[in-house]
Amino acid sequence: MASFIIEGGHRLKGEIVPQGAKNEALQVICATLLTEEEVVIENIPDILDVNNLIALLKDMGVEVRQLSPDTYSFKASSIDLEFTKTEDYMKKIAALRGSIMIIGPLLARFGKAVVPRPGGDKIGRRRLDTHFNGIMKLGAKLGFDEEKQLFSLSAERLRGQYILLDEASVTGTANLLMAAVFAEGETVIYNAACEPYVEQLSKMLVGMGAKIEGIGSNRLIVNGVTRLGGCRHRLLPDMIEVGSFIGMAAMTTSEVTIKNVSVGNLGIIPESFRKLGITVQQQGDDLYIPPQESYTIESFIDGSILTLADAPWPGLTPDLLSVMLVVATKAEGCVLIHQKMFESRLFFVDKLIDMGAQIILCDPHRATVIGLGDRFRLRGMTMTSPDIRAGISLLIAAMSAKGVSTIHNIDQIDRGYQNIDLRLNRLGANIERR
Ligand SMILES: CC(=O)N[C@H]1[C@@H](OP(=O)(O)OP(=O)(O)OC[C@H]2O[C@@H](n3ccc(=O)[nH]c3=O)[C@H](O)[C@@H]2O)O[C@H](CO)[C@@H](O)[C@@H]1O
Ligand SMILES: C=C(OP(=O)(O)O)C(=O)O
Repeated sequence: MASFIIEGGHRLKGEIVPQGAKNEALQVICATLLTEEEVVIENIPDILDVNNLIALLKDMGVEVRQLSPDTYSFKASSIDLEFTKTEDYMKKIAALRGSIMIIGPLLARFGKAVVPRPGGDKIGRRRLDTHFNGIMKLGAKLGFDEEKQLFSLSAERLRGQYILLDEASVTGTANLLMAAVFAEGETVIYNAACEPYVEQLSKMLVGMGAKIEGIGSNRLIVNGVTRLGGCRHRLLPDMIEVGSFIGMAAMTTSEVTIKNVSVGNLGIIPESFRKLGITVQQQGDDLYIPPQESYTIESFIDGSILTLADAPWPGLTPDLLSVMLVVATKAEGCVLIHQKMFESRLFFVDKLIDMGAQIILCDPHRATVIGLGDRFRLRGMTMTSPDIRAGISLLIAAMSAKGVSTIHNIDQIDRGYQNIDLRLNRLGANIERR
């Protein structure tokens, strides 16, 4: 498996354009299965997770054409459901989490779907109850083959229902929404996830002919239709990549402009970095991060130590807490990072501690970071990337460190960040892929 060799201490300077959003891409690519007509999607990132999903759809019989480097046409006029019984299908589903979102469309259009446990980050338990409970409420039968660890769903017809989700699951909401578009009558999905990813999916489905109200809220109302047509859709910039670049700029004392970020869709992300003391200036739809020799973590109004915690959208996304944690190691002051959703996402702090950072892992969900300001610089090290966001965070740490670092298992970074070495080297980083 490939590695990055990083020479730390180089400042970055210039402009960077964020890729299209990974998590939106995974949803809307699955949604192309809902119609036999052509769907064109623009701004698709060239990353492992997305390429694996596209390859899976091709194997299922979807005609896929790459119209330009980031624009693809999908035509799911004939689907080979036999393929979903093969070992190859099982292996490909297991490569990424987003693949779970093919069950909603398959069930809606063909009345059946099988899926093994999906892959994705190993960041703790990631149950699928929200998906299956919702889909069963619409009238599907669920089977589970213990030996093969295979879920199967079937339904003669789906019927609209009131569904109150037990948690605002992102992929769960997307799956239910796609299952509900053909369900007879009205489906209400309450406590729906309302990340921009889901909003974008809803808009695309409406563009295809679906009837959805409450878009962008946590109460989605779907009125079933009998067919969907083609459409053209453009992905938003990847807000997690935008956040990663903010953190990277601050940590490496760099001057970076992040272009065309779609500020209105970043929610609380810029403000959360500002709480760490980082200057984030909005210039039109760009974010300008000036070079900052030092930055100081704010306290709460009553003087107590700041906590950054994830919460369902519009709260702070859990996918940026690892980056924020790394960035805090170089700040002046103290912060408690509380990763509520995932229970194994903070273990990578061991590597930062070895690099010299002052962090106390209080329990699997909470870490206290004591920022050392410019009194200490992390030292380069050899490490392995456990998951996508820990991976980018370790890359940021290595870029700011004294000396050379090696990060193994960079597939984890390539899952979600397009040509990250080349794009950062263009700004002045020194990252070699080996
Ligand atoms: C492909 C994709 O889109 N992946 C994203 C999606 O994963 P995914 O859709 O798999 O994550 P879910 O939203 O289902 O949540 C994952 C886990 O978080 C916990 N949970 C979830 C919601 C909640 O309000 N409280 C709570 O505790 C649950 O234990 C759940 O199992 O959403 C996650 C949460 O934003 C992100 O980290 C992932 O990047
Ligand atoms: C957890 C993530 O991805 P996935 O859900 O695909 O594992 C992520 O993007 O941070």
